Amino acid sequence: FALLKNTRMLKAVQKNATKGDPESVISAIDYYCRHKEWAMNVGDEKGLILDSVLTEVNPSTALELGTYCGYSTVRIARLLSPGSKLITVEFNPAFAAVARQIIAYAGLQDKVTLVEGPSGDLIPKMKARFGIKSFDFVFLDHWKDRYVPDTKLLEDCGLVSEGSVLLADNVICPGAPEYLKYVRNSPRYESRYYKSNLEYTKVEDGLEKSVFLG
Ligand SMILES: O=C(NC/C=C/[C@H]1O[C@@H](n2cnc(C(F)(F)F)c2)[C@H](O)[C@@H]1O)c1cc([N+](=O)[O-])cc(O)c1O
Ligand SMILES: [Mg+2]
Repeated sequence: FALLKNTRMLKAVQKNATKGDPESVISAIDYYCRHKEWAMNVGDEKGLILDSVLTEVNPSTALELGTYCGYSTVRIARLLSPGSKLITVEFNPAFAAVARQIIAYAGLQDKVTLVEGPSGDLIPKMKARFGIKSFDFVFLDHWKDRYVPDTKLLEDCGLVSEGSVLLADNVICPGAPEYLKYVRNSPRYESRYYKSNLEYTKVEDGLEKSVFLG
């Protein structure tokens, strides 16, 4: 049952990682998921691509859809410049509870705001609630059938502006075919596919990076 798995993952972090050291939290989770129990973290291989895109964008405001246990939240937050903020959205309160503890264990709680609820309700409230002008970087890793509606919602709410970068996980496996069609056919995006592998496996997967042209 997924929640118990997340609790076992948290225990593995508390046992094997060093408090306040994000790198050790990342490797503790990767070790656990590779050798003990697979889990749907972006993982170490696609994680390196996430790191490189993040370093290139150097966002002052970032959004993550799909916190899960906080693995990619830690990967993103550890690379943010001082004063930059990451908002991460999680639908499942039990997953959110574990993620909060993993983010805190990494010592990154001051850079991260974890918001619980459905993206459809929360995205329209982002400007008012967090004083966000627009997001420089968005990591999509939640339910794959929500990638297109939530991208359209971000556009409609003025939460993406010229130069904003969307990075989507799992565009091949499990797959987000409608999303690929949307960003690749739209004149408002410059899209590029980064070929990789599904976390902790040899199955192909990849990340799609799409720059909003305004
Ligand atoms: O299904 C996958 N991911 C779905 C991820 C779902 C996660 O996103 C949360 N969420 C839902 N809505 C929101 C928001 F933000 F809208 F509120 C957040 C869900 O509660 C869950 O924690 C997946 C599956 C595989 N796989 O190999 O099967 C591999 C992967 O990397 C995956 O990401
Ligand atoms: Mg994923």
